[in-house]
Amino acid sequence: MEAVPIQNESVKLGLVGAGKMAKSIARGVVQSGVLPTQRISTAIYSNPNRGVAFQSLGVSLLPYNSDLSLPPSRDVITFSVKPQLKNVVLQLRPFLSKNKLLVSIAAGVKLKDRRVCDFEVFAFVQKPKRHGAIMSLGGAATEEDGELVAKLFGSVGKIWRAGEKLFGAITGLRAIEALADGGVAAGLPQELALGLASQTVLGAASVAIKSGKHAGQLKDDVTSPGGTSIAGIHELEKSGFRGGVDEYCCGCC
Ligand SMILES: NC(=O)C1=CN([C@@H]2O[C@H](COP(=O)(O)OP(=O)(O)OC[C@H]3O[C@@H](n4cnc5c(N)ncnc54)[C@H](OP(=O)(O)O)[C@@H]3O)[C@@H](O)[C@H]2O)C=CC1
Repeated sequence: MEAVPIQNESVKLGLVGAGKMAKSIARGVVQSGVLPTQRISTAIYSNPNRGVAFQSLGVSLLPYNSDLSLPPSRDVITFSVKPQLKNVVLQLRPFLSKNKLLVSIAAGVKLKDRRVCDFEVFAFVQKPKRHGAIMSLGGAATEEDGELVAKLFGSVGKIWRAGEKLFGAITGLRAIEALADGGVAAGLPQELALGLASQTVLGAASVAIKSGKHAGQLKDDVTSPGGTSIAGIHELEKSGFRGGVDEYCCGCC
């Protein structure tokens, strides 16, 4: 999505949890010009060193997380805390007025916990710069809310709307790591193994996207009878790769 500055001055971004994810979101929003730095703020929880990166971006550092929710503006409050998302949200609830739009990026939080937190919007940001993000709207969120969050997160990486059930599937994308580990086990240096694994997955994905063919068809296109590709696939099937990946993705949902 092309970064479009949000002109409405009442829209502000508050980041609860000033860690790595918050930094990445703040940097994306600032660098794309979607929001000026005066309209982005965060608060330090316990480690004052966390503030340095935000200060260098020009993002406001407030004394307490509850301060993020005070001004009567249309704030988007993003929770990027670790751990105990639910407790943090419940603690802040008394300070959050109705016009706050709550966004969660917490990984591995069960659906029932998200519901207890009563998020208007769920956003799931998986390594946004590299893989993009998917987001899902909670029950109380409007289409307008969704567009606002898409504008903000779209400045960090490509963003898609998807059912919440699919969030776990993104977490399941560990194929590159597994491929790289296999390369290292076969004797490749770590860096080379990771580079080759990344390019292999990138290449396969771009062929799948560009061709529009079903993955099974693409596999048939590259396997010749008695060849090494089908021998490799045979080994994967013997080890239960397909079922394992399937189980892993479902387990994350
Ligand atoms: N959706 C995705 O794609 C991804 C999501 N995540 C999720 O994002 C969240 C943050 O991850 P990440 O940025 O890597 O983690 P970090 O450890 O870098 O940052 C966590 C932040 O939370 C703060 N914090 C801890 N406890 C509390 C609390 N009780 N109240 C307020 N703030 C608190 C920490 O403050 P301090 O250090 O001062 O104690 C720190 O600033 C996690 O929930 C993680 O699962 C992470 C990666 C990808």
